[in-house]
Amino acid sequence: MQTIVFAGAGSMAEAMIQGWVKEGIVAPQSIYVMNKTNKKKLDELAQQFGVQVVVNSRDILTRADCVILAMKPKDIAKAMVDIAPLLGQQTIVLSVVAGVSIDSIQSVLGKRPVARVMPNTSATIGMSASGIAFSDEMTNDMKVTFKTLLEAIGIVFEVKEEELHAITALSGSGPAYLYYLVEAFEAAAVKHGLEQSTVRALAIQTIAGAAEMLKQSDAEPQELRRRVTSPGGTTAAGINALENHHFKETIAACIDEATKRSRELANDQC
Ligand SMILES: NC(=O)C1=CN([C@@H]2O[C@H](COP(=O)(O)OP(=O)(O)OC[C@H]3O[C@@H](n4cnc5c(N)ncnc54)[C@H](O)[C@@H]3O)[C@@H](O)[C@H]2O)C=CC1
Ligand SMILES: O=C(O)[C@@H]1CCC=N1
Repeated sequence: MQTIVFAGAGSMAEAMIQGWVKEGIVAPQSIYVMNKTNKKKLDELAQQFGVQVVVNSRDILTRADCVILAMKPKDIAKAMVDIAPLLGQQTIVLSVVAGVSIDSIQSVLGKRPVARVMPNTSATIGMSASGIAFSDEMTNDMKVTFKTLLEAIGIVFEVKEEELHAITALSGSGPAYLYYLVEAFEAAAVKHGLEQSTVRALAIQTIAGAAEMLKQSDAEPQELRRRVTSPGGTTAAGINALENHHFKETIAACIDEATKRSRELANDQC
């Protein structure tokens, strides 16, 4: 693709740009960025990655191969009305906006090919876990192109559009839950006299090591947990405390509420 325009260039756009440019998947000269506010961010992206700041949106949007909608859900309705008359006939739309359906995008931008992606910010280091759903207008070749773009920044699963709500709750928002877990580990462990920097390093390596074990081993999570848990030992005591504090119910509530919020965002746009 020769011309890719990010309409909305914040955290998620930055993560994708960084992944693509670092991996050499998209030439920075092919990437254009525009924002409603935060012009400073555009200059930073241009300086850091060599991407182009949009000066004349009419000119760029008309010849864009792909426009990536990457603004907050509250901003998408106005943004689409503004860009609709400027898009070229050939322009494909990719949206990373949580909860906004292909139907509502096509109702404003026309019945053109649309891909909805739910990546996460680990795209920055090529470790995104993404879901993608396509509109009926998308050809197989275009699907392959988009999957290749997404694979350059992590793993990607093609799913039904409806499934993106739960994917948003799980892996779109997921990095935040794990950062929150590290915050909680730190707050708890420093109380036992450890240096915060030591706790941070141990927590990160513990999470990374467990994630790698899950990837490399054939064993189920339950079996890996069993191997850590000596009868009457410390892990059993810790797990017992998690059970007493309704850990599984807490996680279920987290995923339920985030999924529900994704559906609400979809309904807000109708
Ligand atoms: N941050 C994350 O972890 C993830 C975010 N997303 C989705 O990505 C989208 C963007 O999120 P962030 O990057 O975190 O937001 P952000 O607030 O960092 O960036 C959004 C940018 O969009 C710009 N914008 C607003 N209205 C615009 C318009 N009419 N035209 C052009 N630009 C406009 C704003 O100026 C802002 O710089 C959201 O819809 C979110 O649901 C999806 C997956 C993960
Ligand atoms: O919080 C949000 O709405 C977005 C979607 C997934 C991650 N951040």
